[in-house]
Amino acid sequence: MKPILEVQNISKKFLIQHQQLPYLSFRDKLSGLFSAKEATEEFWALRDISFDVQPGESIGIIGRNGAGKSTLLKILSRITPPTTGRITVRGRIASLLEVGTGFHQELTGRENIFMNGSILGMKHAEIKAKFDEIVDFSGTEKFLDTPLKHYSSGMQLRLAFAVAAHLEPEILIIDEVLAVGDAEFQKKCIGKMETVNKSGKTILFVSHNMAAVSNLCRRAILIEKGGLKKQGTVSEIIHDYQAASLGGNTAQWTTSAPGKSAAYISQVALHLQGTQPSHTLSVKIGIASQSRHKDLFVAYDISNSIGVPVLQATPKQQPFIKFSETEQIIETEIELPPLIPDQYKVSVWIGEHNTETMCWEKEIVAFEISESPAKGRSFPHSHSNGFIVPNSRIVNA
Ligand SMILES: Nc1ncnc2c1ncn2[C@@H]1O[C@H](COP(=O)(O)OP(=O)(O)OP(=O)(O)O)[C@@H](O)[C@H]1O
Repeated sequence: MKPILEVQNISKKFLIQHQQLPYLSFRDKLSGLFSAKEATEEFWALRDISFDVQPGESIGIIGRNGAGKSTLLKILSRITPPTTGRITVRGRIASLLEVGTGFHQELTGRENIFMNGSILGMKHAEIKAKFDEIVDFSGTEKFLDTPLKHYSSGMQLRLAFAVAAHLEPEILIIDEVLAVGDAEFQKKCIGKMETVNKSGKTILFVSHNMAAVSNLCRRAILIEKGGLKKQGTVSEIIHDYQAASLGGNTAQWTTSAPGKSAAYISQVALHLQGTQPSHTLSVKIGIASQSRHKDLFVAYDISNSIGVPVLQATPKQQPFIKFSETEQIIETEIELPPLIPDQYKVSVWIGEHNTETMCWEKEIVAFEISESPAKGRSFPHSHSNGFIVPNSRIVNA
């Protein structure tokens, strides 16, 4: 099968203007004898990016701020041309980049739905058939005949996502924008993207929320300083990204799932200390919420590289915290048993009164055990069964 998207040696150069201002007195300025000199600097936001996307794949594009992810998506969506390189697209693309892109502020929600559909190459009747579903998903029914300029950014996002996801593009390109929506809508969007992907459509997804990327995507591409650092399975690329972020077994990033009522995790930091067989994992999470909660509980699930649950850590204090501020940091130390070498992923559950789930972020951060706890003993770890190698001794020798 031919790739639905072929990206060949894409580079993008921007020209950045700098003003070189000599020191000018007020009189100099008035006399106009001297003026600021303009210097132009070339900046390569992307360099020599090549990859193929097969029909039906869902690909995560990850990288630090300023790595070039949005520029790449803009080029793929034909919003901006590459400086050099070639793209071959074999399907209709719908993209959701910065909120508002592709929407007309003076037109109403209804008019924008039809305009976007026709830009996607759909007939009026086709758009009409999807119209109710779009309106229903976006929850903007009341404002359908209001010009878009009066919508909040969250409402614009809802409508834009609904249009992009329901108008049956062959390729759906989504940038970080989902962060604008509340937690409930984000979940709904991820669910919709999964459905779109399952129906055979291709998805390219940029996000800093690793839990969302690993839930949705099988494959990922790591962009670093404008170059394609690596492509591979989503778990492999997330692991590399984390390792590159802070080095070694420390990982940290800010998640982007601000919710209105439920709590969300605003930041995660993880550090692995000690040597085999006694490692301690320190996990620091920031919990943010716009409403007051008390008696919060937290639990950490640790699974291995293929997603098999290995451990659950439930710190003891009860009630756990009385939550009254907008953001609270919780630090937990987990004494790990002697685990076999692998890459482990940590999921975080936060609940109120120990029963109601407030937040459940899957595989939000990862760490790696590289040394075998069975070192010096007879079995190499590759022959071991199970995940834990407990201390054991022969007592009658
Ligand atoms: N129009 C432009 N003119 C000049 N420089 C630009 C322009 N657009 C983007 N850049 C630069 O190109 C680089 C890549 O930007 P881009 O927005 O693609 O990064 P990103 O990986 O999407 O970052 P983030 O995760 O913060 O959204 C940045 O250094 C940015 O400042």
